[in-house]
Amino acid sequence: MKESVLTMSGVTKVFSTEEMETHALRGIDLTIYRGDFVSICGPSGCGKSTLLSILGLLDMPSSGQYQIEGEEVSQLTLAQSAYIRNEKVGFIFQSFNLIDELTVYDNVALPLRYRKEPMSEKQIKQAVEACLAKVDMSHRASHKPNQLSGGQQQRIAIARALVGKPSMLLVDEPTGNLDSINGDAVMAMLQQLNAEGTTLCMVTHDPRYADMATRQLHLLDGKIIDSEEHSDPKHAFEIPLAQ
Ligand SMILES: Nc1ncnc2c1ncn2[C@@H]1O[C@H](COP(=O)(O)OP(=O)(O)OP(=O)(O)O)[C@@H](O)[C@H]1O
Repeated sequence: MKESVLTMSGVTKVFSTEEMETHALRGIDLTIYRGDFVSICGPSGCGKSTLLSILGLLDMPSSGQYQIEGEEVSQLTLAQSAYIRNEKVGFIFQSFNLIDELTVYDNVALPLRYRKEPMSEKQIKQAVEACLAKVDMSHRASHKPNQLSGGQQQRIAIARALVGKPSMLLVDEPTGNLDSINGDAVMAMLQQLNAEGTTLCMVTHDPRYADMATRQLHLLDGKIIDSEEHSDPKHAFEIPLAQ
């Protein structure tokens, strides 16, 4: 039987200012199962980023239920949500969000240094080295992010997202700042991670990349209007990566 990683029911999000209320999400019902690769598409302003922020506990719903691995997370304090986010969610952003002052190694190690249960430097080293090897960037461990190409920086961001062994990866326009060759290489890597069992949820404007998911959600005006399963998703091109 499929095991759910997260379940949302009736999730809404209203942004209120003195002048107006914006109903960004209008009742989202969504279950993501372990091993899914879900893509979220839809026109500008339909609520994709808002949904991803709530999925990743960067923001809280206005109403509705949200459970991650059976635990209700729709009413947490900031400290509780930060703790669960660090343990269970890996993020990959369009703009990489690496820290320029830190080496590649320390960028990837960062989520582990914020663990509630402290890890030894030896455990951290093992985990960081395994993730850098996975994205083929071991030889760049002592570089700074600004010494790397965009495609290489996104691979470091993938290593950082993976290092804490999260329950899911949330991916926001991962190829938005990359040319098509590097974009295809990053998508090939994400598809490979999914083939190895990683659960992924990705926002994209690019229909070619949305087609690489096993389930495509279409959002319009804060609602899921369509959900398509793809038993045989399109495959990313296998491209030799920049070293
Ligand atoms: N902090 C905020 N305060 C007020 N309104 C907001 C806020 N964040 C988002 N919105 C509004 O909520 C709606 C959904 O925004 P959201 O950023 O989720 O859309 P999106 O689908 O990700 O758009 P895009 O593809 O352009 O990034 C929009 O109308 C937006 O203006």
